[in-house]
Amino acid sequence: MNPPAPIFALKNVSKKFGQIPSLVDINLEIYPGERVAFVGSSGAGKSTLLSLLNGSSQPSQGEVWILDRNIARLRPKSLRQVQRQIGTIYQQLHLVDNLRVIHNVNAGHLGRWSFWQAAVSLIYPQEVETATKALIQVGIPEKLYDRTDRLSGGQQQRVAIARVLVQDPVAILADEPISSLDPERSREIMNLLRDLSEETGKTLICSLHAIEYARSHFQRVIGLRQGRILFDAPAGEVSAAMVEELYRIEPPRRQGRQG
Ligand SMILES: Nc1ncnc2c1ncn2[C@@H]1O[C@H](COP(=O)(O)OP(=O)(O)OP(=O)(O)O)[C@@H](O)[C@H]1O
Repeated sequence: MNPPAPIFALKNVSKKFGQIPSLVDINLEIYPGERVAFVGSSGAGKSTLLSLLNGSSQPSQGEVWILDRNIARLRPKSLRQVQRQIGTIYQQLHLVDNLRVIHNVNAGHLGRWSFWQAAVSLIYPQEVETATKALIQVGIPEKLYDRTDRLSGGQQQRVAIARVLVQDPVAILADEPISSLDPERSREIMNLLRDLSEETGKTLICSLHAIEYARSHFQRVIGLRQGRILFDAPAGEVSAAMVEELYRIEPPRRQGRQG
């Protein structure tokens, strides 16, 4: 039997902002059902890598393949079709605070719905059953008609996850999903993401600062340092020495020669 095709394949990918390199010569394949954590210090390139994987940005060099399509070669309509298969939970969540939860969850349909269907749904909510099911999956079905800004941070994170679930993508990307949560809420959200990925078979890719969750909740950990892959290893093989090297602080460069 042939091995499954990767969902994501990056071939010699670099990304620059102006002259500053954010990612350098990245080669990477991620397969269906994998749970992968990107770790590394601030500015290592984790968010930039996620933005390449969901097609919201293009590499400066190299090729990004998503679901067997080279995204640089896609027309906008085909690119949108590919992007619909990739659900992203952003650090800032991007929820509309003054709308009821159901409308924020239904935003997961927007790639599929016509303008009119979306407009009607704001008055007569559509696909209530699908939204309820997603909220059951994330543990807050009773919040369906609550205003989103009345929810706690952890509950809002759950709404953002429910929105991705109704989108029904093949892969879920989450950028620092627990950065603003307390330790107990962090544990709940990490458990939820892991369990959803296990139950649905969806690929899960998270950028994380919490190395302990990368080890305990993911099968594979990719360490990024200064835009390069320092290691790409099964979670069980990530050693203390690898982590230390990942976060090592470079001594400041000397200005000119001394003495
Ligand atoms: N839109 C942008 N314009 C200019 N520079 C950018 C942009 N996005 C990212 N960068 C730069 O690219 C580098 C990598 O940033 P990135 O946000 O990917 O890192 P990160 O590992 O996600 O960091 P953090 O953990 O703080 O979110 C940084 O030097 C950053 O300043």
